[in-house]
Amino acid sequence: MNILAPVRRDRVLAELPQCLRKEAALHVRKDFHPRVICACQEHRTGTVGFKISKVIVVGDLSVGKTCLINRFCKDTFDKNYKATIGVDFEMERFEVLGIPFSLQLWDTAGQERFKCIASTYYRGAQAIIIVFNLNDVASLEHTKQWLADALKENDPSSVLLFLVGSKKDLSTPAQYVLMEKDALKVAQEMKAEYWAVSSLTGENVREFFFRVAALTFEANVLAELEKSGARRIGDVVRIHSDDSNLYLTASKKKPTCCP
Ligand SMILES: Nc1nc2c(ncn2[C@@H]2O[C@H](COP(=O)(O)OP(=O)(O)OP(=O)(O)O)[C@@H](O)[C@H]2O)c(=O)[nH]1
Ligand SMILES: [Mg+2]
Repeated sequence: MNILAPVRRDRVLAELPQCLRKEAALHVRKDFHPRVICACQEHRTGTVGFKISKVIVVGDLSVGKTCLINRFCKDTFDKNYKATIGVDFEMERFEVLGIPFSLQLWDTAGQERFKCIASTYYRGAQAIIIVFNLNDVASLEHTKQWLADALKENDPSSVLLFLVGSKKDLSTPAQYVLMEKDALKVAQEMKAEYWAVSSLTGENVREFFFRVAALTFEANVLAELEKSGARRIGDVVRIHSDDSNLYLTASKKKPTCCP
């Protein structure tokens, strides 16, 4: 018996949400990986339907991490700054391709004096969201350090990275274009998917979190399939062999000896 209440109707994903910019995307496929679609139809997703995936949100103080999470989870926006002390978290339930899937969003403190507490919660993340302020170039430069710190506690080869520019409502179109150029470069260097959002207006917030949920789900199912079936002769899962995967094909090509 399912004792959980049904997932909210606006958290149901039947299709793969698309990336914002093809130049800095984790992959550019139009749909979920065919193996994932097939596994979901046959309910062969292993523990994925029961698992809670951890996502950590890091970045400089006051870039808007808490507001971003609150806009998505509670549809609220607070114009007054209240620093996060240590960490906070929100749980968000989705249904992806008919399978229940939950994201635990860890909102960490950007203030230096709380960083020590916050970093103890970095471990075990499936996705890392690095936020910077689109109107503050220093916050973009600092994203590399935030990433380095977060990766110390996680496996860089399996974690999904997202670079998110916040407060888009405060940039003029011309300012935005300039900042986006730099941000795309940083995203490509760190192999992260780039997004630009505004928590004040809500622009791209829902689209962004749906993309995070979808890609985290997809990666989890592929990992489960690899664990359970990849070793069977004639049923080898080629997770990294898709040409539409920008970063993996660009720099992490598998040796040709792999079947
Ligand atoms: N105009 C505008 N202001 C924003 C936006 N997002 C956040 N802010 C404001 O920026 C300030 C900081 O936002 P927070 O979300 O608290 O920042 P934070 O990154 O969580 O900060 P720490 O918890 O200290 O790390 C607040 O005054 C927000 O109202 C946005 O999209 N647009
Ligand atoms: Mg905060």
